[in-house]
Amino acid sequence: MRYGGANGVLAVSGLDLSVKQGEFAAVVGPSGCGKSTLMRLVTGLHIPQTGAVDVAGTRVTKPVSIVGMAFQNPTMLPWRTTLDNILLPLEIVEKHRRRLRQHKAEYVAKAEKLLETVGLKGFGEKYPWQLSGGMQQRANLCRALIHEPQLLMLDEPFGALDAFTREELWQVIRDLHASQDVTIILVTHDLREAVFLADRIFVMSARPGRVLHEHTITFPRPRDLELMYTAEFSEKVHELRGEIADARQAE
Ligand SMILES: Nc1ncnc2c1ncn2[C@@H]1O[C@H](COP(=O)(O)OP(=O)(O)OP(=O)(O)O)[C@@H](O)[C@H]1O
Repeated sequence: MRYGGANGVLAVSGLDLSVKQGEFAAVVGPSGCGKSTLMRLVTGLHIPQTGAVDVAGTRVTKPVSIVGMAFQNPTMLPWRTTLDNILLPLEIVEKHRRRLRQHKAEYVAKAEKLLETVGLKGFGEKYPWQLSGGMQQRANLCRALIHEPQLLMLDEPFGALDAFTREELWQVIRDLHASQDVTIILVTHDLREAVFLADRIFVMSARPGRVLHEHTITFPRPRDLELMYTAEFSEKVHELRGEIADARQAE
């Protein structure tokens, strides 16, 4: 995938990976290696000049509607309540719009259930600016999940949060993954986050990005935060760190 025409930036090249249905995959790598580009390719926001992307057995040729997305900065509309922000994707996608009009109460109940799942029960009527950063990110996850996506793409969703809030949200994501039957691809710089959450971790090279290493993470689920203080966990994080340091050197 090259940006800006034939002489533009080659962001990723020879990038080959596949994620199984229901799996939790994490993608890590040096800064600027093309992790966000990978996300845009999978969601159909960019179409590669060469190669192909398949999601749920279908070739990606346009933005994919079975995908939910959450990014680092939750872009909530300040004039809408949290609940109305969560319902927003349903108003945008034509096929949901009609159903939303006819079955509004059903969708509101679903949004409220999701809010409860992420620990925000009763906050639906608050405006985003009345919520803390961590709470906004929780609501953002609800918005990404409201249309029951088969695939959830998370691009550095916790990067802007303090360490404690981040750990809380790791548990929220862990539980969502266990309960929602959704495939997740998480892009992150945080190696502990990747090892705590993922079933498989892909390590990318420096730009143009491709997959250098693949790790299967076998810690049993449900995983507890205490896992992060075990020698096995530290060893895995250390190993990943070494691989990324080598990839940066090779730049
Ligand atoms: N729209 C664009 N036009 C031109 N170049 C771009 C564009 N988007 C990204 N790039 C370039 O492509 C490369 C990969 O960018 P990308 O954002 O995918 O990397 P990343 O791994 O997500 O970065 P980071 O780790 O810093 O978040 C970078 O060199 C970047 O400058």
